[in-house]
Amino acid sequence: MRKKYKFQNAYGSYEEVLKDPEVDFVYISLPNQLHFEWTFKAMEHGKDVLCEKPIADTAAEVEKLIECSRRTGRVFMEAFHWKIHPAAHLFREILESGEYGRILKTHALMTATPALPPGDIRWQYDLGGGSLMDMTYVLSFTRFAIGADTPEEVLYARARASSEDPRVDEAMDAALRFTDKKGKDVYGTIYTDMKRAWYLGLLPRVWELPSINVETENAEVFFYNAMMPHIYHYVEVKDKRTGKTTRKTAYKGGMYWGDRGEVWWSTYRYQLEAFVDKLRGRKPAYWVTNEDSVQQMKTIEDVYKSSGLPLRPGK
Ligand SMILES: NC(=O)C1=CN([C@@H]2O[C@H](COP(=O)(O)OP(=O)(O)OC[C@H]3O[C@@H](n4cnc5c(N)ncnc54)[C@H](OP(=O)(O)O)[C@@H]3O)[C@@H](O)[C@H]2O)C=CC1
Ligand SMILES: O=C1OC[C@@H](O)[C@H](O)[C@H]1O
Repeated sequence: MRKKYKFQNAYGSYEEVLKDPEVDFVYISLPNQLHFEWTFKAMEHGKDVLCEKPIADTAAEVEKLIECSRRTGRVFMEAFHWKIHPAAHLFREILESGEYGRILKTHALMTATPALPPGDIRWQYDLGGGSLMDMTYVLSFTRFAIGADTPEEVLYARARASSEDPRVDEAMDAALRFTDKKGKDVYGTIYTDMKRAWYLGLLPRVWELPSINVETENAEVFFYNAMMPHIYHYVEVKDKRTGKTTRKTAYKGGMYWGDRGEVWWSTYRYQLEAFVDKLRGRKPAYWVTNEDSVQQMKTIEDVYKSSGLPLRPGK
């Protein structure tokens, strides 16, 4: 394997990676249930960590990671790569410009069509599976758009349970009430589905990319393909007052990256640049804070609790 892929080193276990003094930081892309354990162990071994989403199974686990980070002096970040891309910043700039009034409601969705294959980690409760866990981007889009930490309440959360395991949400449909920075109500609906029905039973909905629509007082703002904007995206603004529709894109630059970046940089490249900047003591253009990860995880918990499904087991 090492020779085939020309890796400098290969290891027999994750422990061995952590014990190698040559390793500065690790990227963790294990099943969700293992994120907490290995992020914790990595920091204990003096490594900084970039870990996939969701960073843990519960908010309490994220709090423990924060405590570990403070004690060890190591950094960890939840890999919400989409937030670090200039397209996300364009979206935010439009919403925060004040030109379209305040946000009234949002709708975010992420679906899998064709369905995720049987046996996939996302179907396994003990590994932190479930559509809301995997497609947690929808809550991330919503919280980012509104600029809110956690919802005031979950108005409803309806899970469609997997036929294999009633604890696993094959799909989740929920409505949440947030308050904006001025204390006004904003309503957010989300939909996740790991087994999305085909259009008219005939066509996989390949066009249904993870996206968010925001209704403000004066406009509808639609961010298409918010999760992987480097492949294709647009931010469309339909002005309710004039009936005019405009579309914008951003593959580089913007309010956080300025002159830095290339149009071909993926969300992952932007993420890595920010991460390495942080490790080298430079100010990252954008950073997913640990506190934000706690709020994100609390929001996931709120939705699960309201749906009647159990929280994922954690470590
Ligand atoms: N940012 C992004 O774009 C993406 C993020 N993700 C995230 O990455 C994580 C992993 O997803 P994905 O790569 O699709 O998962 P896979 O099932 O493809 O890979 C999981 C990996 O974890 C290892 N592993 C260790 N312990 C276990 C265990 N008990 N059961 C199963 N696998 C184990 C597997 O090892 P082995 O090979 O030895 O079996 C494998 O390398 C998830 O948190 C997911 O949310 C996933 C896809 C895209
Ligand atoms: O993070 C992710 O990004 C790509 C998706 O297809 C996947 O299910 C998810 O884990």
